[in-house]
Amino acid sequence: MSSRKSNELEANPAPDPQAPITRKGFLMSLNTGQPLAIPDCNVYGSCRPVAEFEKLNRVGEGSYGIVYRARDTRNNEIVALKKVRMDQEKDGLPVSGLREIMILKQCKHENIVQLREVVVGKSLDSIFLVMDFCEQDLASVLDNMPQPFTESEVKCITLQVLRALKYMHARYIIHRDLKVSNLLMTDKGCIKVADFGLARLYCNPPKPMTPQMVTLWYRAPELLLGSRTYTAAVDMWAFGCILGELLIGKPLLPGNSEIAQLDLIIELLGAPSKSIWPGFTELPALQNFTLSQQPYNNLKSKFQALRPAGRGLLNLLFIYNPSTRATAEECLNSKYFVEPPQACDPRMMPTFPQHRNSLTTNAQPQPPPPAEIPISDLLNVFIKRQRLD
Ligand SMILES: Nc1ncnc2c1ncn2[C@@H]1O[C@H](COP(=O)(O)OP(=O)(O)OP(=O)(O)O)[C@@H](O)[C@H]1O
Repeated sequence: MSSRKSNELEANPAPDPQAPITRKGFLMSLNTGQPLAIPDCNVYGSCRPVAEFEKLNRVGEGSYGIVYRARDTRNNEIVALKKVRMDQEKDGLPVSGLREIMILKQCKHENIVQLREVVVGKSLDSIFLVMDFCEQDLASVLDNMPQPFTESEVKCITLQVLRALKYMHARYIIHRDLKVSNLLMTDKGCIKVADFGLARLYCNPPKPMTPQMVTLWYRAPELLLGSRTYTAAVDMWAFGCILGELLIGKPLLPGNSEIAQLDLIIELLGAPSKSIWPGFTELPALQNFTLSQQPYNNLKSKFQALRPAGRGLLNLLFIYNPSTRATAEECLNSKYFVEPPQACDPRMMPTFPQHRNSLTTNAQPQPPPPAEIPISDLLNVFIKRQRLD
């Protein structure tokens, strides 16, 4: 049971439908920098209050928000409710929350978690993302499995992730935080890429972006070496780490510092050089590290049971030079997915929902119809105040 303090959903008083609601004190005027008074609810459109959702249980907590399993009292549907963390913010939504909302609004794909709507807490100082609920994430599935996935299960998962990546990359969206805990799975074995808090749009040719992205174990060498002009290839490296992790049932490159991460990469793949990675010697952070000169590619001994097509795919994903690393589309056409064993039917995927969904119901009185504020108005004000990188 969570404390009342953390329980925004329970703490929200039901709004009085008769009262003209003027919500003040959070949005800031772009002209004056003063808090912006929000006009009466009927002037604005469609953001529902979070009080309309009944919290069932907490399913996850990450660096940027707490995620609840909740019931939408309007239609009884079970949804995921992600509370955007506001701790450090003095004047508006945190950039991660904004990015997640803006990018998820653009994505409609079976293998990307769907943002249904954004709802607000009682004084607009808390924002919640309402998403389709997925019964589990791959990190907890992996933690609870007695043995690694079979190869046909791995293919089933990775094909779905690749379809999501192909869709995102075609729209110039880089996820920048792909890892097993950000891959959700429904009870029908459908994989959904989640957590777009670090995602952003990129352009061609790439413009500078911050290199301190992506959880260390999944971080591409160009990021570890400080490149600021990276591309969707960083997601493909992370995807390679995920493929390896699914095959061996444990993290492939679990470094505990940037140099340890680079060492593990070199131990597995051999040292990079100017000849295989043009521009490598100019990477900004290279001078901070003394890289091992281990010359051998050890993928074959690490993945002994894997046939050549599988190893070939991993090798393409672990190409040091980001501009020649495999794209999602190229991976989808890989022989690996054609040769047996074929990908299994998603409905045959193993599931362990009991690990996350201990049902603690907190039935709340049904709230009256919501005060409505459209997401576009919230965003317009916030967006202009935020530096997006
Ligand atoms: N739509 C969803 N359905 C079910 N569970 C979810 C959903 N979205 C997120 N979760 C759970 O909540 C956890 C944290 O969510 P998320 O990764 O979006 O938060 P975060 O704060 O951005 O995390 P991180 O620290 O990884 O950046 C996930 O690992 C997952 O277990």
